Amino acid sequence: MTATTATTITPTAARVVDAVKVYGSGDTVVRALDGVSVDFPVGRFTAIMGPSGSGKSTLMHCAAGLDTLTSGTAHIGDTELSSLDDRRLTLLRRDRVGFVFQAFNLVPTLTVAENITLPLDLAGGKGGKGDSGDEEWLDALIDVVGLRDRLHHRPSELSGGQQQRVAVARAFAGRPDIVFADEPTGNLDSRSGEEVLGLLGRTVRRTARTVVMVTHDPVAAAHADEVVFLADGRLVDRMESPTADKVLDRMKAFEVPS
Ligand SMILES: Nc1ncnc2c1ncn2[C@@H]1O[C@H](COP(=O)(O)OP(=O)(O)OP(=O)(O)O)[C@@H](O)[C@H]1O
Repeated sequence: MTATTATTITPTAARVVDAVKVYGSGDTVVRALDGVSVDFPVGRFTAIMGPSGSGKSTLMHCAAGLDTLTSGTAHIGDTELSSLDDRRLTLLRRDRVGFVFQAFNLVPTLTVAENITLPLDLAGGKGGKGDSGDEEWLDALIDVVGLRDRLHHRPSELSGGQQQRVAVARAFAGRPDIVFADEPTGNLDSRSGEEVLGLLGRTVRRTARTVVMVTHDPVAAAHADEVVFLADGRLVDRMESPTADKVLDRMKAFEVPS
């Protein structure tokens, strides 16, 4: 059906609607997501917070097309992920989504520059990208992440914070619609963590990209434009312009024994 409506829709980089994810069966069944609807607007940095086991990673994995929902829908831009076969889903993840994980996942034998451009090199001539437009983008990105003087080093010659900055640059290299970051500062000391978080925020602001970050850390969440809170697989709150204290207070409410 192609009926048009007059409704103006705020552009979203990704969203899930009525998302349910059930693991296991019988006595061991877990409803990791229990009817979550949330959108991640274009050009925003959103943090997902909640107690351990509340469904943060599951939400991120399903929103990013790394895992499938039991029911409900997940969308990247206007593309509904369950409508794609495996090949098209792989291409969508490669061309439109970037990832930053807790472990930096850099290739040790490649230089910083080679690690950053790896997704583009793997994609080869993927149509519209991989051309000179990328040169300017990559050049700007290298400045944003502050790695110009390290481009020919190997990952082992860098600090943890620098390695994660390379991973951030790599995630943005293909100009994805959205970057998902899963505990990106989990392996870093607080100073390096601050650098990487500042970098994520700057990249969102300077390049109008979208970032969704799962974190346990209220200080990390305070770098986001908005925090969404999960509890028991449900979306229970959203907070604009978070501060670490406000996020911590909100998290404390989850600790009250039921
Ligand atoms: N592959 C799986 N098989 C079975 N249960 C799973 C699986 N993955 C997650 N779960 C369960 O789903 C629930 C939500 O898990 P999830 O990892 O999304 O939570 P989380 O909020 O990211 O937790 P944490 O903060 O501890 O990483 C938990 O009860 C978890 O045990």
